Amino acid sequence: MIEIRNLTRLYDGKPAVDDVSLTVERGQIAALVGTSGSGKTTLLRMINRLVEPTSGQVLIDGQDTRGLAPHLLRRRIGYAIQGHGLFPHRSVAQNIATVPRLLGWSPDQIRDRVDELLSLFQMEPAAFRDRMPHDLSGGQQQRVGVARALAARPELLLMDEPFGALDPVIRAKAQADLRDIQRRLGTTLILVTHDMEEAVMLGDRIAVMDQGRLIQYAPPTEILTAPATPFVRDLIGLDQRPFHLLSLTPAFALATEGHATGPAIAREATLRDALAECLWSGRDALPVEGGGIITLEALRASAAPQARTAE
Ligand SMILES: Nc1ncnc2c1ncn2[C@@H]1O[C@H](COP(=O)(O)OP(=O)(O)OP(=O)(O)O)[C@@H](O)[C@H]1O
Repeated sequence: MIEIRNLTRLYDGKPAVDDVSLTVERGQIAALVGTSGSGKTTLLRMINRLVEPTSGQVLIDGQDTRGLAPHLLRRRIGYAIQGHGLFPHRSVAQNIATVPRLLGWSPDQIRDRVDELLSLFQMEPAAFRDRMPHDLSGGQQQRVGVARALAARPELLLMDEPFGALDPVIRAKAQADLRDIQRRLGTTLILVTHDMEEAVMLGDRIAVMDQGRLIQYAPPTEILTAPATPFVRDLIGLDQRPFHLLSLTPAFALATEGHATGPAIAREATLRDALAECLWSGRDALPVEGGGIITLEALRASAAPQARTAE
């Protein structure tokens, strides 16, 4: 569990981060969102002490990070940034092995871990181990960057706009893979993003920042349906709200008894995908793979839960 208590960082007497407190439970994902310059990166970097706090505390499983040497702290915390930051003259395997080597793992342990992570990220170890970063696509480099951050099984992973440079198709795949891997490994993850869609898709909770202050910290559904301030509402974008809500739920969760014709939608597709399919194919209901149907009426209710409550 990560506890951030009254964390403040001043630059030239002005707060970049202003008295922020929040807790991230073990195995959960917190997504930090906010306008440019709102203090997201500074907050993230205070957690692994790449930036020293002016005041306040960070506790990891109850341990105050001020009592630890910063370089030792950083070996316990994975860190992945936009543009991946791979060492250009080291192979994929050497890049991934960076922290395990610092920690004195044996060559066998390191090789096994590198291969395990490459497989986890769907990169055939024999084909990728010895490649150099410049011989990889942007998406592959990004995956190696995240694999490197996870190599020493950190209890905490910090990510700063990790998918910012990827095109939309690869980005969606990278997000889904990350979610899957994070769930499997049980890693606690704090992620900075500009993209509300990404925050909604990945975050168990979303932290909204403005001018260094934490404005709201809540699960995505609450951020979307009960924004704490007009700033939060504007950040979500009113026109996007129903679609964000629909993208939170998999198709099978809304499946009911009934009959529908035409191609079925995958169980793990989102309700947003289901709505798109209804509109595109002109159907009022879709079969769901494995059983049940989704109706356009149910999709409407899910897209605007407060409208339903108001009735
Ligand atoms: N090293 C520094 N020296 C002086 N001011 C800084 C420094 N680092 C950050 N700041 C200031 O602190 C504020 C918060 O910056 P930060 O990078 O944390 O914001 P951000 O929300 O991550 O922004 P972005 O989304 O644009 O990356 C900004 O006003 C920035 O100019």
